[in-house]
Order: sequence, then C-alpha cells, then structure tokens
Amino acid sequence: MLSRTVWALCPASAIMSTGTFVVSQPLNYRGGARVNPADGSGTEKAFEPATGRVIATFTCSGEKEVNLAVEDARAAFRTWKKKSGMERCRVLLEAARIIRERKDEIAAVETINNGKSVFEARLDIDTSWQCLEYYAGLAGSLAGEHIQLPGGSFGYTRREPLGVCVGIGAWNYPFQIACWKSAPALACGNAMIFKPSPFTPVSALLLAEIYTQAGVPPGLFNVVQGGAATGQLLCQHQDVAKVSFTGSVPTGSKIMEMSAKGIKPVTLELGGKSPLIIFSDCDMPNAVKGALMANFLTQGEVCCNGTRVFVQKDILDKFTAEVVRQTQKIKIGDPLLEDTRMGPLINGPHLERVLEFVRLAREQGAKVLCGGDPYVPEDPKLKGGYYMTPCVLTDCRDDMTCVKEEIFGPVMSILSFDTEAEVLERANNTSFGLAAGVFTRVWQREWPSDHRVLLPTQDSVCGDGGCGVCVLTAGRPKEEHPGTQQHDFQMLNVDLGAFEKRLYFQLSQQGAGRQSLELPPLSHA
Ligand SMILES: NC(=O)c1ccc[n+]([C@@H]2O[C@H](COP(=O)([O-])OP(=O)(O)OC[C@H]3O[C@@H](n4cnc5c(N)ncnc54)[C@H](O)[C@@H]3O)[C@@H](O)[C@H]2O)c1
Ligand SMILES: O=CCc1c[nH]cn1
Repeated sequence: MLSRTVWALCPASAIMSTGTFVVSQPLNYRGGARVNPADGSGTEKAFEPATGRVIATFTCSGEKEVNLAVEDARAAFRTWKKKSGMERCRVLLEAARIIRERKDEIAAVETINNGKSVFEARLDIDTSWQCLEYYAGLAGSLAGEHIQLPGGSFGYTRREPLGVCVGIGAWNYPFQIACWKSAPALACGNAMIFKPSPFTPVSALLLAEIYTQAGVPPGLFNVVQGGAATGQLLCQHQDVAKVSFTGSVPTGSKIMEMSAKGIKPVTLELGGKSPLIIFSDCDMPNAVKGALMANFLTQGEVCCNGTRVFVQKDILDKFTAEVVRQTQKIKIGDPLLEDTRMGPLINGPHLERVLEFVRLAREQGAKVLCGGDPYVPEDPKLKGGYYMTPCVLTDCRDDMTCVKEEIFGPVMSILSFDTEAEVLERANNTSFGLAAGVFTRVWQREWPSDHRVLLPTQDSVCGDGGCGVCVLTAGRPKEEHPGTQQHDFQMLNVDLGAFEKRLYFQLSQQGAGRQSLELPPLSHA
C-alpha cells in the first residue's frame, strides 16, 4: 500500500488505509496557500488514533504568524465585503459542490485523524456541504429594513459584515465545525481565521484549499495551528471582530472573558450532559436504537449526546437488557473499514480519563452491565490505538459523577423514573443542559402545557447556536400522523453576522427527520 503524503494529488480514499497516511506539507494556510508559520511557540504532533501513529508534526503559530494571518484576512475582507450576496452565494455553492465531489476523500482524512468510523465521517461531510449550501442560499437575501417615521421621514438599516472573525474548533467534528463556522461568516461578507484543535489539524486545510479553488479571495479563509496560546493571540487581537468557539465550558468561559476585554461578540458551542427520556409507551426498538445513537456515535464524543438515559420503571428491565445486548454487538475496530461501527477514542489521555469515569461510577455504586474496559483489536497494526468497549451503567443516581459530568466517551448512564413530572424535574436539574430527546407516543398524550418544556440551563449552544432548549411540542393532531412514535428534538441556530440566538426545533417521526440520514444500525444485532 502506498503511503499518502500529498492527499490532494489523487482523489481516492480507496488507496488510503489505516497505518499509511502521513502529512508532510505545511499545515498553516494563509494568503491562499499552505505556508510554514513565520514564528512559533513549540511543536505539536497529530496522531492517528486507530494506531497511535504520528501523522504530522507542526509548529504552533506565534504572534508574528497570527498578525500576518489577520493582515491577509483584512485585505481579503476589503474585496469580499463589496461583493453582492448573490456573488458570495455562487462561490459558496461551488465550494459545496467540490466538497460533495471529494466527500469520500475528506471523510477518509477525517477518520484517520479523528478515529470515528468512516460511515459516520461521510455523514459529517454531507452536513458540511449542506451547511455551505444553506448559507449560500441566505447570502443573496440578507436585507435591511425600512422604517417609516413621522412627518414623511424614514430610517433604514443595512446588514454589514463584522470584519475578520476567528473560528476556534474542537476535535470531534473537525471538518464540519470548520464549515459550520466559516459558511455563515463568509456568506455575510466576513473573513475568517480558523484554528482547529491541535489534535485534529489536518482536514481544515482541505476546506481552505476548496474555498480557494471555489473562488474566495486569497486570505479570506486562513488556518493557523496551535493550542491555547495561539487561540489566546487570536482572541486578543485588536483587529479581530468576533470569535466563534466550539469546545469545553471552561475554555468557553476564558474565550468570553478575553473577548469581553476587546468588546468582541462571541458565539459559544459548549459541552453538555443531556437527558434522553424513554417513556413506557415508546416504540421499544426505536428507543433502543435512539439510545445507542445518542451515546455511542463518534465513540460518545458528541456534545449533545443523551447520556442521562431516564427510563420509566415498568420497561426498565426489558429496555436495559436490549440496550446491553445490542451494545455488546457493536463492532469495534479499524475505523476505515465499512462495517466498523466504533473506532478509537481521540488519544491516550482521553481514553484514560473516560476509563477513570467508569471506575469512579463503580466505586460510587453504579453497576457496569457491559464494557468500560480497554480494548485491543486483533489486527496487529491497531495494537497502539485508543480503543475501549462501549459501556452501559445502571443503578445510577442523579448525584453520581457519571450522571453529572460530561464524560465525552462511550458511556451510557441509565436511571429509572416513575412519573412524568418527576422525570422533567430531574432532567432539567443540571447546569449542563444542551439538548434533549424523548421517546413516547407524544401525540396520544394529554400533557398540560406547563409540563411540556425542558429548559436550557446554560447558555451553551450547539451547531453555532441551538441546543439549549427542548420543547415537547405537540403541534399536529394525532390522526394526521398515525403511528408517530419518535420525537427527537435537535436545535441549530441560524447564525449570521449578528449571531443572535434562535432555536430550531426538529421533530423527527418514524421514517423521517434524523432517520432520513439512513444511518445503518449502530449495532450489528
Ligand atoms: N456544543 C457543540 O456544538 C460542541 C461541539 C463539539 C464539541 N463541543 C465540546 O467540546 C469539548 C471537547 O472539545 P475540546 O476538548 O477540543 O475542547 P477544549 O475547550 O479543550 O478546546 C477547544 C479549542 O479551544 C482551544 N483552546 C484551548 N484553550 C484555549 C484558550 N485559553 N484560548 C483560546 N483557545 C483555547 C483548543 O486549542 C481547541 O482548539 C466538549 O466539552 C464538547 O462537548 C461542543
Ligand atoms: O459535538 C457536538 C455537536 C456538533 C457537531 N458539530 C458541531 N457541533
């Protein structure tokens, strides 16, 4: 098998296989080309989690490099802001088209650097080009308002771009996060400097190259590499107009503090400990599938996972037994293989942290029904990878660490409840609210309106916005939707220049909504 050093030369993910990919080109992107940073504060290594192999060594950008990236972005902004929305739309649509065309290749790179299975990475790439198409569609219709004033006078508003925006990403959805941040920024006429997580520095470069190929001016989308120190330089830069951040709550709080000093607006996509409520009137196979997805996709490294699984008592045993049966059948292994459903965690220290949560849960009285152990696949080339078996915990209480803290790994905590009022109270009792899911025949419920709402408990948002509130809303009469059983609420924010918080509620029904992604079952049960 060939070693892939310059992935852009050949479009084939077919020749990418686990254990071969290395990156030798520079990982910074400035002025429309890959560059070595002008200065640096130490080096970092990026790994292939499936094998533990180093795939890239790079320099963390210092002040000089950050300044150059901002200068280039400012220059490009001067050109880009003059374009009409329709012109910006055209470029974004072209970028979306290229992403769609190169989907398999981008997905393979994402899998190699992140560890998630390739079938999931492809879905991430789909949501990436869809995001570009969505904001491209909005670009042409961004308009101001006309306000009639007394005496025949009038006022009007214009929508103006902010300037150079900074995007700082987490490692769990590297390419998708870069798209979700840059698409609205660019659609509104801004420039962006994106800093990926140092764990996943690679795929943002593909996006940068694609934007250039699609026709954005050189310097409009730049990539700088590094960790906290580089991120701080970006947030504190006086010519940066806005910061959009995805990551943990503690870092988000620091970003907000730094940005406040420069009176910069921020958007924060943070962590969560979301409830998933399974009522006894649910469609059981659907609810089990939902619980597996809400805990084990991307090895459980998903911000809006439903990790507190509240199950109504009369179905607790049956539900739990089926969840455990299917969890034990999840195929763990080489994430580039088509039938793998769970790959390695992002790195060694994170694996240790997740395993420690399981140990602590046991100590605090939870019962480990399956998983929670390190896993070594049979394939010799995977021996150095960061694998664990997906874990189901039961006998959990609300005060346990595993129920209160974000584990960010494949660990499901099952809790039981009796009544609806009780479960809503307990589900809402967290400072880590981000999303929520409910399985019930909701149309058949006569819920008083004050029981319908799961409230957000922090201003943490998901998808550059959303995920903060979940409303059980029964909008349509039951007879229109016979057999509707799953209601899965997800939020996205329509995040434009002003980045105000607007919530998007998605009602999924059987055969619709999220299921239209055509996810194969996570478990091979
Ligand atoms: N809400 C969402 O949509 C969403 C999506 C993905 C991940 N997340 C959350 O992200 C977390 C996992 O990601 P992570 O471990 O990469 O988070 P993190 O907070 O450690 O790092 C996120 C990014 O911030 C940078 N950074 C770290 N310290 C910084 C500082 N002082 N100043 C500026 N930048 C700094 C990092 O280099 C990285 O690029 C989880 O809590 C997860 O829930 C949320
Ligand atoms: O990880 C949380 C959800 C998400 C995915 N991409 C951006 N946010």
